Amino acid sequence: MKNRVAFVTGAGQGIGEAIALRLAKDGLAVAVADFNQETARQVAEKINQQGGKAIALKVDVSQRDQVMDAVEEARRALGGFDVIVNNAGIAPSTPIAEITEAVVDKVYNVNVKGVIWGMQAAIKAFAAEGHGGKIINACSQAGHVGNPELAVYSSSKFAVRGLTQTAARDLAPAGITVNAFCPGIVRTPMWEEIDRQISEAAGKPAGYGTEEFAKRITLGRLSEPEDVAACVAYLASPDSDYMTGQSLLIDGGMVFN
Ligand SMILES: NC(=O)C1=CN([C@@H]2O[C@H](COP(=O)(O)OP(=O)(O)OC[C@H]3O[C@@H](n4cnc5c(N)ncnc54)[C@H](O)[C@@H]3O)[C@@H](O)[C@H]2O)C=CC1
Ligand SMILES: CC(=O)C(C)=O
Repeated sequence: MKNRVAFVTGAGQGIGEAIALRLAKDGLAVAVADFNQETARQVAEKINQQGGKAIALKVDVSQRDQVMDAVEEARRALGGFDVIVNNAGIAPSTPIAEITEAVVDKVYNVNVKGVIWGMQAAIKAFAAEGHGGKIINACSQAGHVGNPELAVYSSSKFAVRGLTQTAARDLAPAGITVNAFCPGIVRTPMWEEIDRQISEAAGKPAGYGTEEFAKRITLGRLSEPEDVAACVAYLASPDSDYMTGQSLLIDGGMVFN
């Protein structure tokens, strides 16, 4: 039987890497897409060495043409198109009084426009294959509650939640479901940098930011990228066929709403 095909952005490290590895383990052929060509290549190589099927693609998700071209290349190279995971994101610290136009543009170009371009590319690819599919967007607990020092990032994730709900309604007639995953603190290079910035701003040693956030986690531990990948694996599987428009909180209870 033909493999289902997934395209994962920001898959060169962190959560995206874990998602790519997990979907490959679940039998999907995976396009490992990242701004960083070298890390994307390494992840694709790991999947192929483990007996899966993967290709690496260099793409800047903020550039619409690059996203459209990369998705089309993946569809042709892997022989189909079933799932897109719009995972790439950036999270610079942005205290309100220090927000610049440049940082707003940078964050929104990746976190918001990147999701819109990914959804558009997926719609085209699903149509070319003559069936619906699954769109999965990276949101965050920060898309449910405003996070201190992260106004631009947090608002971009609120936007992702809105886009996910709206796209779910628009695309249901085409057989496309649209959902998002909303982690809390995940042990990745992104979180390490946020911790460093929070700790530095408070005049405390590295690790302080993590301790402060971790106090609010019901399950009493930070999440690992694999915890998030397990949720995404469900959203990518037929088990979630009746779910759409949802932004699933998987943060172990930092936010309940
Ligand atoms: N780490 C955390 O605590 C949380 C992360 N998230 C979200 O999960 C997603 C993944 O986060 P992490 O793995 O932690 O981040 P990370 O910073 O560790 O990895 C992000 C990956 O995206 C790639 N990337 C960045 N800009 C790109 C662009 N313009 N085009 C293509 N690729 C690009 C990077 O090269 C990197 O490989 C993000 O959307 C983030 O906002 C959500 C909640 C918590
Ligand atoms: C970076 C992020 O989305 C967090 C800490 O929820």
